[in-house]
Amino acid sequence: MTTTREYDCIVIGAGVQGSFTAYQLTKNNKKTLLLEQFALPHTRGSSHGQTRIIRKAYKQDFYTHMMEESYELWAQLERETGIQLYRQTGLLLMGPKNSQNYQDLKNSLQRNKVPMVLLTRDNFSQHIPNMKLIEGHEALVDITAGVLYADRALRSVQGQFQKLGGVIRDKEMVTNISPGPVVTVSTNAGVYRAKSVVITAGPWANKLLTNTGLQLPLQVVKINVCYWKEKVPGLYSMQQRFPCFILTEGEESSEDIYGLPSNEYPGLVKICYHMGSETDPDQRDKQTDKSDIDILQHCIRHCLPGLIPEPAVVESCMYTLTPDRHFVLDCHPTYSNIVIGAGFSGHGFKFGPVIGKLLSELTVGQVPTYDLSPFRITRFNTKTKSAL
Ligand SMILES: Cc1cc2nc3c(=O)[nH]c(=O)nc-3n(C[C@H](O)[C@H](O)[C@H](O)COP(=O)(O)OP(=O)(O)OC[C@H]3O[C@@H](n4cnc5c(N)ncnc54)[C@H](O)[C@@H]3O)c2cc1C
Ligand SMILES: O=C(O)[C@@H]1CCCC=N1
Repeated sequence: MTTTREYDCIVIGAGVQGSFTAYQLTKNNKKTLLLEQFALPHTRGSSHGQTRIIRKAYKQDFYTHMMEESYELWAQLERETGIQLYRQTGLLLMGPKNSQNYQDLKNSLQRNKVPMVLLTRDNFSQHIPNMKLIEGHEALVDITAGVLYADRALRSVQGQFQKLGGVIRDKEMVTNISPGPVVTVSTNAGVYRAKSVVITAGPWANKLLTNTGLQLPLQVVKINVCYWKEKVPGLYSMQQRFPCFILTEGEESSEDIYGLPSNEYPGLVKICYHMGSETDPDQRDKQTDKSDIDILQHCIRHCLPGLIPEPAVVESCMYTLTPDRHFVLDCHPTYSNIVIGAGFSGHGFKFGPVIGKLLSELTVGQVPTYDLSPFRITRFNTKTKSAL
């Protein structure tokens, strides 16, 4: 049997963004190949694990607006597959009363009419038992927020892509991209050609972009994914109506702490620091910095008295950060048939369906549904050199 080598589109990287992009392209009747370096499913990138937070609570209106559609597209995928991907839990948002960051979030929710409840110090424990509000902090709940079942979502979208005729080739690492009117993509197993290529390589984006003469200002950091033991099993579970939460300590989101109700490991609650230390994605396990754990322990001792302040399980994941923490959704500055989705900065999963739609629109030359100026490459001071 001979392998087809000619495609309309090739998507490189089968994380959440590449998988949704490939799915959208096949929906647009494009003959699409999705290439992945590892055997699927894998835990070496940014999209693995069982859960992610979904929320509309953003300071910037453009994210809140994109999330309106993203919720609809998640529900559409649930209907297509008959698989539950989202569970509403609400998102508890806490921050210093006098911080601009917290007030901007609150104002954005009000301005965008996102259903929410403002909590007072007096009724806080009635709404959120087993949690303490820090002195000087305020709290609110974004009601529509909740948990996405991440690994299920990835399986579902990849399955739908294949059902529509899309081809996934895993264990194939892309080793070279030759730009041109027809792009040639070489892997460790073969050579493919396509009219357009989408690069959604997560932490490996810059390694691949080297082939195209472009480097983006991306910083890859390793996140320690910490799980904390409940003193009474189930105390912080969805069944007990414990919500997802974000605790903003200052003006920068890199000081945030976030958590989700116990789910994947019964009796353990996932609580992480929204920053980590720099790493090479191929050397992730050599990055052993655990200074974030001291910060998390301090928070757990003060705010979550029903948890043992010692991590019971620590797993790894990576963020690919841009300087402004906004995504990169754009065509390559020199080769317009190479589309880039990168720099999801630790908050991209919830947007997966809408990112897939936008990258597919850029690929087929349609006018994107949203104003993509916050996501353009020209906002950085990047230099390109010809890859030819
Ligand atoms: C601990 C943690 C918690 C998070 N929490 C949330 C949350 O609550 N809510 C939220 O919305 N977001 C969250 N995020 C962020 C979200 O998960 C990421 O933004 C998203 O998964 C990024 O997806 P991606 O497809 O860009 O990257 P990846 O998932 O890394 O996918 C890139 C893929 O490309 C492949 N690849 C790379 N190079 C090559 C090559 N040369 N050849 C072939 N394949 C290649 C990789 O193997 C990988 O599979 C979290 C992230 C982490 C790490
Ligand atoms: O994107 C999200 O909602 C989560 C929580 C805050 C930090 C990063 N990811």
